[in-house]
Amino acid sequence: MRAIVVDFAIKFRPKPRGDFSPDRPIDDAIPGTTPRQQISNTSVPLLLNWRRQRSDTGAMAGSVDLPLVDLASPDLRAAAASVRQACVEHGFFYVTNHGVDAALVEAVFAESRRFFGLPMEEKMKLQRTNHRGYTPPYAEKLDASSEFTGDLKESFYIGPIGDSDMQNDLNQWPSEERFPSWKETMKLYIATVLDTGTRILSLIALGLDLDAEFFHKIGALDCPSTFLRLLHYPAEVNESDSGNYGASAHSDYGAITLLVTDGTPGLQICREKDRDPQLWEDVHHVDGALIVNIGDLLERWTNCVFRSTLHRVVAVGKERYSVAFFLDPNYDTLVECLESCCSEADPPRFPPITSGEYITGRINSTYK
Ligand SMILES: O=C(O)CCC(=O)C(=O)O
Ligand SMILES: [Fe+2]
Repeated sequence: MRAIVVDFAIKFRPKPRGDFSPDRPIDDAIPGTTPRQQISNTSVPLLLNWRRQRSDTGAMAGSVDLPLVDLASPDLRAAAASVRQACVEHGFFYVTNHGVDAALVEAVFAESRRFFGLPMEEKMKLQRTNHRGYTPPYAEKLDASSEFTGDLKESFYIGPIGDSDMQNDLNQWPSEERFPSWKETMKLYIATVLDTGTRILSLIALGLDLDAEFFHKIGALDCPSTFLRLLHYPAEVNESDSGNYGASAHSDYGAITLLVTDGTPGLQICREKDRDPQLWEDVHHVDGALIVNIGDLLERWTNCVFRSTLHRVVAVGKERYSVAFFLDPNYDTLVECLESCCSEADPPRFPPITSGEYITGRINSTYK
């Protein structure tokens, strides 16, 4: 194949989708362009029900029927084709028969509920350092352009688990006295969901006409950057938070995310990032399924053949818990356009970048 040489200073542009106007200036070099929020200033009573957000902001287009992929399918080629179609059309899909035991998921939620139920001063003892530990409400702003102080959710991050002797482990763990099964539960969940994610990446590789072991072979999974984010969204918010989001609009940064929720609605996706007004669709809960979504690095790798879809969490007047697992390549993996995703007519849209440089930049812009 002929090498495609591109002057990125001139050509580096996120790919337009949908109703994108070619005349609109692109002011954000990071794919996942900034959403335009339409926030009403209507005054609402104290402790408002978040359901108001539905009528106050953006356009809603009902709920979306995401594709569902059976990971136990004996027909790998057919499963890979379904994954590809899901990544091209939605950037989101469900997986069933994923090998993550329901009892393990329940155990993770139980630990998470117990931790978030602690008094704030206790939680703050494990405040986020090295991107590991607790982040209180308002500490994160997933949509950097949002006019609000920060997202309403609180989170807890667990990074890659270190060697067996834990020497390289930068994680913060709640005290074993109070949380005797926390660490083992989280470690088991991370190992299990990593295995599932690795199988999904094989299907993704096959769907891109690559070797099923492609991501292994380039070393992207030698020491993957895995982050588990436990999330808790409050049921009620204060008047000053009117229009604020549980998690504001964003696309995930890395390769793929595997998400479980407690079944409480609130997750919405916007498939056309550049459409104005944006159209948001509810993602409904499928019992026992994991939700998988594509991150920006995979969008870059595939030259926007796959979409890293904008998503957000609005609240529905009910407390909500979820657990997101971000499976990203080792930090030294060079992410450059796959040959099968570019041509002379459709040259690479992004310059090569290491996974670490890209993800660190994105994380840094999320925090004030
Ligand atoms: O809580 C959810 O359903 C989504 C969370 C999310 O998008 C994230 O943590 O990146
Ligand atoms: Fe996300």
